[in-house]
Amino acid sequence: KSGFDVERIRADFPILHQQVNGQPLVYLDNAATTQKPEQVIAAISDYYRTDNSNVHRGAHALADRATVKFEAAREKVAQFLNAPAAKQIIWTRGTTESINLVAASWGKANLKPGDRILVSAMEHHANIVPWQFAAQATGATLEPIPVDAHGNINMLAFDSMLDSHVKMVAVGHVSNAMGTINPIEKIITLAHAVGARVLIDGAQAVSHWAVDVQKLNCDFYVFSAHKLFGPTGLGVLYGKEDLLNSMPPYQGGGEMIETVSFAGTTFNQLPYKFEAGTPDIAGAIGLGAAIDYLNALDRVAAAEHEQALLAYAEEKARATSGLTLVGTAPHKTSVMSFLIDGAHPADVGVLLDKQGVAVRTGNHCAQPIMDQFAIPGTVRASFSFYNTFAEVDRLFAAIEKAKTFLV
Ligand SMILES: Cc1ncc(COP(=O)(O)O)c(CN[C@@H]2CONC2=O)c1O
Repeated sequence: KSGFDVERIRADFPILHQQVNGQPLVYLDNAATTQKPEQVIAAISDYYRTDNSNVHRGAHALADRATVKFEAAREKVAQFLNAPAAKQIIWTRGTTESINLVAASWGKANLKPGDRILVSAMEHHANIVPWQFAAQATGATLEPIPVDAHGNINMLAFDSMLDSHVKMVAVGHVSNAMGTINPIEKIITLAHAVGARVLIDGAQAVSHWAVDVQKLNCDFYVFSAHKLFGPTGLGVLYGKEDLLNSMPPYQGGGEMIETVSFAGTTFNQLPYKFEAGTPDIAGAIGLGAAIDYLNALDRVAAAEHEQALLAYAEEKARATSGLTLVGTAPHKTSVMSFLIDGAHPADVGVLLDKQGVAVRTGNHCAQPIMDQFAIPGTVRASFSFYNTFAEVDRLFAAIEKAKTFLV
């Protein structure tokens, strides 16, 4: 049992206090999206209630207030990632767009036939398909780094794949399907040793612990606000300054230009070169409020509480007949994927939902690793610091009841 004051924390999250199908909601789908504290909800509604205006170049009080809040949010993200400067934080629509931006902009400017891109076999589709597009567009090739039956990257295989033709290594900090925490420090060191750049998909890592991009020395780090107790539709791309400056713009329009003429157009400086059009101002302010909320939290205690929930859940899983865990790496975040023998994951998910327990079922946008495991998908329970041991008990009571319908 952890000393983390979950009940006080839960009071900050209004959505948790509702009934679903006649039972108190047990929300265990945090890897899909996290819930939002009142402080984030208020920051977004207050912005629209009081400060809403378009940003930059504005010549009035609301525009100034909106711009100050918008850029303060960028500064908060820079501090959250320990980035050297806020101009290295690019706003996107989410992890998916952040990776598409790098694959399209850096990819097209730097990849040529014979070059190789490596991604792990357990990646989310957002960290596979954009690289397939870049490979198709440039003649480069995309190759999967093998993953073992526990859901660990095979580091010996990875090391043997590396040579001077490898130009990009793109891997998840944490697997969304299985919770595996990948050894990205080692991966970055090995990749840099052959001259490759490294993009780290941090979508499933940032909600669990502090990330230091300078210490990691990764070339790009990406995540979504909605994975970090912030709003959907907003993402972050961190990049090394020289790399971002060397990359061509991703989308054209206002904000990303210096001058436009039919004789030619010049582009804006970082970060605006990559931020065409009116940005998600409220979303950025909401993410800033989420980071403020996390900074006021004892994040080490929160992570210890999540790990205690995972250990408790996996202990109960191993004592549950007919249940098979999927993803048994030694180092995991609080994600527990499993199967009930003889039952399709989707059926299990429906039966859990009928009992007020929210989990995610299916391939979790990670079809290659599901194919490798020869399973149609999993039932995935994912815990955050606002979940409780009693909710783990509710999950397993619901599983036991579901089993009576399934076998
Ligand atoms: C590791 C990882 N990468 C990229 C993404 C894509 O993020 P956006 O959708 O915000 O662009 C996700 C989303 N996770 C999915 C979403 O639902 N369930 C999941 O596990 C993810 O977990």
